[in-house]
Amino acid sequence: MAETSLFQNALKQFNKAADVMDLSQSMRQVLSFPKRELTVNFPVRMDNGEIRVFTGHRVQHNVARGPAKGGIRYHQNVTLDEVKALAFWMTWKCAVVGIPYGGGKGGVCVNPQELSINEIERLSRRYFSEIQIIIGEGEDIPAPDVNTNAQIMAWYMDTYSMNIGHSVLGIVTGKPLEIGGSKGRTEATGRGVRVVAEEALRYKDMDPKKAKVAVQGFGNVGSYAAKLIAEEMGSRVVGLSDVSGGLYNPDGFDIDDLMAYRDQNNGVIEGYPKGQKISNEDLLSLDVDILVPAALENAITEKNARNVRAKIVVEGANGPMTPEAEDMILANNIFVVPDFLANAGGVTVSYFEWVQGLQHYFWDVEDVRRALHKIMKEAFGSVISTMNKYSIDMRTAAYVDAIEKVALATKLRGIYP
Ligand SMILES: NC(=O)C1=CN([C@@H]2O[C@H](COP(=O)(O)OP(=O)(O)OC[C@H]3O[C@@H](n4cnc5c(N)ncnc54)[C@H](OP(=O)(O)O)[C@@H]3O)[C@@H](O)[C@H]2O)C=CC1
Ligand SMILES: O=C(O)CCC(=O)C(=O)O
Repeated sequence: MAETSLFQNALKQFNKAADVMDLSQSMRQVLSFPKRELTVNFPVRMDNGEIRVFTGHRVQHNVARGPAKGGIRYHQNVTLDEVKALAFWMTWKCAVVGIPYGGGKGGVCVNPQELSINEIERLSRRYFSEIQIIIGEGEDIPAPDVNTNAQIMAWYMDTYSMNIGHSVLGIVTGKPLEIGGSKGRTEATGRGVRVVAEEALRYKDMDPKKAKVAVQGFGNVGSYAAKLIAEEMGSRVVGLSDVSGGLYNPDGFDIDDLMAYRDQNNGVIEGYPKGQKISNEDLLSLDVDILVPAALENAITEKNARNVRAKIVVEGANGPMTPEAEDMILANNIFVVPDFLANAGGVTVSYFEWVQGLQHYFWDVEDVRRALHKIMKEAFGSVISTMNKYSIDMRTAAYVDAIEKVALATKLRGIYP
């Protein structure tokens, strides 16, 4: 059976909201197509002297509200369809939190675990040079995503700056602090997840101190979400997982200890002694108050949706739930805080980093955190109002809020569909 297209799934979500808003057919068309799709095939010299050709993509979905913005991922399953869906979600993410960007995303089809650090550097520099024809600090600003990090952003920034002839801080975000990164960017997506998790509990009249939480994925998003939910909200994180499998501890994990273990253990939590080993499927069905899928897309499908027992799902990952799975989840009265709202903290602090880079003036971490908290809380509140106004689910409400802004920008700029 053919794999369901992620982009088609994203369009289903969009059309559900467009129906609620009675959006014109012409505006639907304008907002459904990516503006630009670039595919590059490029050679990289391996450490053993062989040449391998890799395929990468950069998609700019919409730039009505500002330059395209979105991360770049390295993963063996990257496809153009996936990158289109991720760029599409970036448009709505930037709009729902009100930052002046459109949506973009990039990816290279590679398993970075199979490459040495020098091979990853050569691949990163070559890929960035190849996509440079559509990148610019006022055109399209990449950032980290799955399997990319501050070091890779530094190589991108250096490659672009060498090609242009001077340093350009605003060309990427998620850079190391020493070369124009922002304080608070590394934790930002997890911090945003923590803010909306608390707001969701408050909305549901539940006490954060009594809440039990499970988090799928222990990378950038999952680990910081778990840490901040435990440390700042006082909730108990009882279940965690990564690609190696899951762990359960009814007393709650010490997240700093687990992060330190992961960092000394080839990046995986497998073998951590203070928890019972469970599978990733077991993790999704734990009896918890909040489940945070923070790994990859399509973690929750119609095959396992009925096993989810959490009262609230806060989507840390992009697209962790198929539309069919969501219908089942909503039918079971589970409250879903949708991905492009829940994980917007990362791009929000990326925006702060970009602004700081353009101004060459850098903020204290407290200012970053305060500004992020305010934006996430207000966006959550606005989407809740839309949800209640139309009696719709929260994802559809988030689309309605975001589509209104992008459609208005499109009209103001002179397209009248
Ligand atoms: N980084 C950011 O700022 C943002 C990221 N996102 C989204 O959040 C998600 C995670 O991204 P990020 O944390 O950056 O990526 P990372 O690469 O840092 O982490 C991904 C994590 O998911 C784990 N994982 C991969 N496959 C599975 C699986 N099948 N089951 C369980 N765990 C798995 C990985 O395990 P292992 O390491 O063992 O392979 C790793 O712990 C993605 O959907 C991304 O697009 C959204 C907004 C911003
Ligand atoms: O920080 C950014 O610009 C975007 C991060 C990202 O790729 C995402 O939010 O999915």
